[in-house]
This record gives sequence, structure tokens and C-alpha cells, in this order.
Amino acid sequence: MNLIRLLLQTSGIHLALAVIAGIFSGASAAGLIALINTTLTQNNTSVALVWTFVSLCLLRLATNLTSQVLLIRLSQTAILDLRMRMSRRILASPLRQLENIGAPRLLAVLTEDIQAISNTAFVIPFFCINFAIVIGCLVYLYWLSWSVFLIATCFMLLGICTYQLPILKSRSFLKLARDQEDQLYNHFRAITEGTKELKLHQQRRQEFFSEALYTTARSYRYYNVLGMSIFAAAASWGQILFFLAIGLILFVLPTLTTLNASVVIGYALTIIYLMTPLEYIMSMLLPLNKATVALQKIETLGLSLVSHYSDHPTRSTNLHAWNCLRLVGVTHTYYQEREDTSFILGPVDLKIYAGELLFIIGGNGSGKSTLSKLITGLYPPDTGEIYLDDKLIGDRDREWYRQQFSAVFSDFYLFERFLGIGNLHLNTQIQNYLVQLQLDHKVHIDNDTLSTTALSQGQRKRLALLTAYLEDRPIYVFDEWASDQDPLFKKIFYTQLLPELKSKGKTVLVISHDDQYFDIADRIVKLEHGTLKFYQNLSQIGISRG
Ligand SMILES: Nc1ncnc2c1ncn2[C@@H]1O[C@H](COP(=O)(O)OP(=O)(O)OP(=O)(O)O)[C@@H](O)[C@H]1O
Repeated sequence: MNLIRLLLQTSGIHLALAVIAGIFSGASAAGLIALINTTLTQNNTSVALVWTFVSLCLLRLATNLTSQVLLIRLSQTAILDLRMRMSRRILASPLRQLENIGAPRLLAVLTEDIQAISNTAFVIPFFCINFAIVIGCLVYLYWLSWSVFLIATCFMLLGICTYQLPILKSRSFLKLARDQEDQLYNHFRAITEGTKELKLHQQRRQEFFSEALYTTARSYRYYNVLGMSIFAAAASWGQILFFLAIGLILFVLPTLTTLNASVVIGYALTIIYLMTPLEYIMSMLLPLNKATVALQKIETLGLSLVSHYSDHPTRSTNLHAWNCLRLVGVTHTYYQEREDTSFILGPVDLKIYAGELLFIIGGNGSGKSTLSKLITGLYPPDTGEIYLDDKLIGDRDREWYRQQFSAVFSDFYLFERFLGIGNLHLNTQIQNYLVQLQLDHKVHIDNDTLSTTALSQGQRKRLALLTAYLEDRPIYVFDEWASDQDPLFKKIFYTQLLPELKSKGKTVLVISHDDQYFDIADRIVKLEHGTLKFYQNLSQIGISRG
């Protein structure tokens, strides 16, 4: 049901028009059959009959062509629309939920599932056309003889039941195959992102192929072969049912009752004609099955395409005058299902003052990045509140609140184009920053686009910093930004770039392990196993100078 609703949402008018054209196409086909049978059995070739025949042929041609053209538009629009909608839906979902789902599963949704669902946009109207032909033919059969129709219908219903049971079984195997596909994407990611590690270690590569990739690919094949074979068996059984129905009418029924020759010929002719649309309907059940599985998959990931959501900021105003950002009793818990353990950050009580340079330090895994995600509003607090001055940041404010931050995370993503930065002097500004970041000899700007992003990690991070500069937001967050920089540029970052940002009135939060630069901070807070500690001076942290 959701599938139909989804397709109606995608392009309701096209779908409706294609279905209407299809119904006319089906009805004209049934009309042609009736006419042929009348001509054959009554030996009647009047001029009116010839004109009716020609008109029905023209109607069939026109309606068939119309529905086909509409279907091409519909399927292409559906793919475009679904891709856009799903991408928006993913970005509108909470970060934590997306992290839990993981990149490979999201990629599988964006490619395989969307394709499977989009394919049904093409299938459903064809389904309706053929369904209309079937209904038209059934009406004709009923008109020929209601008693034979009753017997034939009972026979057909019995056949459909025996056909449907294996179809259900086949769907459960297709579902298992789809689960394996998520795992396959995980392995494909290892191939693209772990190329170096796999190339450098032959044994690892061999085990990866034989134990990881091959095992999953084989299971995927196994479930697909099983699901599709059961489906093929059911389809073959379905085909035989037609001949059995004709056999019933030709050989069994005449022994039980007297049948008119025109009825027998009409039934045989119509059932033979019905084979094509019914086979079509059956062959379409497989993509429909796959789309249902894909939709279920998307819904179990909590990314329903049908539900409504908003990714628009509730308030578009920028933050101007503010004094203090407060975290009050804020906590975040990561549940690690597999290990049956959890990491708890907080409760954190922290005040961040406008215009200050705050360092967040602590050992690996102490919770610094998690805290930065809470501060920037990427994670809503599990418990506790965040206030901007006296304003409580609730769910409705979070989108607006996030727009006040520019951040370079340790796993940053670098866009080639400077998107969403409306600035009349953008190119001049970028050029100046490129000089300041010592990148002007490597990169230039063409139409708001970087000439290259194929750079060293340290250089790419400088470009990410450049993007943050251009965003010109009130609060900056740098998560171990300097870790990939050479000593010279590290010094420039801490002693020149950070103080410059502060002098422009920006609030700067720096996550850092570079203890030789801790003294430039206005204040330092330290995380220890998820607990925030405050210190008066560097020696309390265990750092001595001179
Ligand atoms: N996506 C995640 N899912 C589950 N647990 C996580 C996730 N990210 C972090 N954790 C847990 O939270 C803890 C804190 O992680 P976090 O990344 O905040 O530490 P960090 O202080 O920034 O470490 P580092 O200095 O190594 O970058 C980790 O020990 C880890 O157990």
C-alpha cells in the first residue's frame, strides 16, 4: 500500500493518465477479441463490423502509445524524485541514527533500493493496462456463458492460491538476499577505501576475498537463486494453468453438459489471448516483490520515504549579540550492542563565553569529539539542556542553532565547490585566504570551484579551514585541526590564525593534543573518560613551561 502511495506522491497525474490510457487500451483489446469471435462464429462481415474493427485498432494504437510515452516520463521522474527525496530524508535524519546505520547501508539504499522502487513506477501502470485487459476478457467470458465462467473462475482461484504460496516463500528469500547486499556494500567500501592495506598484505587480501567478500557474495547468490527459482517455478505452474483451463473446457465440460461451439471457441480464443497479459502480470510480480522488500528495508532503517519531514531552519536570523552558551547537565550515551557496554559523556556543565578561545583537551576516546557534536547541535542531548543566553535550544531551534557554527571535524569532508556561500567578492576573498594558507601555488579557483582537491591531507585540511573562514559564522570548532600540519604551519595556526579569529570577535573551540600551544588558550577544559574537569592553570593539568 505504501508503494502505491509513494508512486502517487512521485507523479500522481502521470500515473493516473497512464492508467486511464491503459484501461482504454485493455478495453479495446477485449473488444477486438469479441469482434473476431463474432466474425468467426457468425460468418458476419458487415461494413459496420469492419469500421468497428478499424476504430478499435486505432483506439488500441493511440491509447497504447499514449500510456507508453507517459510511462517513460513517469519512470524517469520517479527515479529523479526518489533520489532527491531520499537524499533529503537522509540529511534530515539525526546524525546519530545515520552513524548507527553506517555508510554502506545508506549507499545500498541510495542505489539498489531506490532503483528497485523506481522500477515499479514503470511496472504499475503496465500492471494496470494488463489488468484492464484481463477484466475486459473476463466480462466477455461471463457474457458468453455464466455457468462455464463460474466453473472456470473456481478453477482459476484454486490455481492462484497454489501460485501465491510459493511467491510468498520467494519473497522471504529475496529479503535475505537484500540483507546480504548491505554486507556486500560494506566489503566494496573496504575495496575502495582499504586499497592500500589490501595491496600491501597479500594474505589479508586473500582472506578478504575468500572469507569476507566471497562468502557474502555467495550467500547473496544463494538466496537470490532460491528466491528467483521458486518464483520461476510458480510462474511456470501459472502458465500450465491456462492450458489446464482450456483442457477443462475442451475435454471435461462437454462430457458433463452440452456446450455451444461459439462458447467453446470463444473461451479457447480468449484464454489463449489472456495468456500474454497474465504472464506479463506474473513477470511483474518479481520487481514488485523486490520493491516491497526495498521499501520495507528503508522503513526498518527509520528512513521512511512516505513520512513528512522538514529540513528548513525554523529561524533564518544569524546570531549577533550573545554572551554565553551554557550546557547544563548534558549527557550523551553510545550503546555498543555487540560489546554490551556503553560510553557515557557527562553530565557536562560548561559555559562558553562569546569571543573566548577555549581549548578542549583529553586522551584518546575521552569524549572530545562527542562533546563538540553536542555543542554544535549535531547530537541533541540525551538529558540536560543547552542555553544560548537565556534561550533554551529545543528541537525546533536546533536547525537554526547549528547554522551558528563553522567546524572542521577530524573526519571532515571537502566540497570541490564553495556551495551556499553568497558573497560578491568571493573569488578575491578565496585568493587572499589561499595566500594566507600557503596554498596559492597549488590551487586556484575557477567559477567558485577548486581546481583540485587531490592534495595531501594537511593541504586538504587547510582548504577545509578556508571554507570555514568563508562561512563567517560566530562560533568556530576545530577538532584536532593541526594534527596533520607541519611544525611551521602548526605554529602559524596556533599563534596567528586562532588569535586572528578571536580578534574578529569569533568564539573559537579548539580540540587539541598540542600541549606546547595550550598557553594561548583563554581557558582549558579537560575530558577524562567522559567527565569534564576544570583547571586553573597548566601545571594542574600536568604541563610545565620553561
Ligand atoms: N559512532 C560511535 N558509536 C559508538 N561509540 C562511539 C562512537 N563514536 C565514539 N564512540 C565512543 O565514544 C568514546 C569517545 O569518543 P570520541 O570520539 O568523542 O573521543 P575523542 O576524545 O574525540 O578521541 P580522539 O582523541 O581519539 O579523537 C569512544 O571511546 C568510543 O567508545
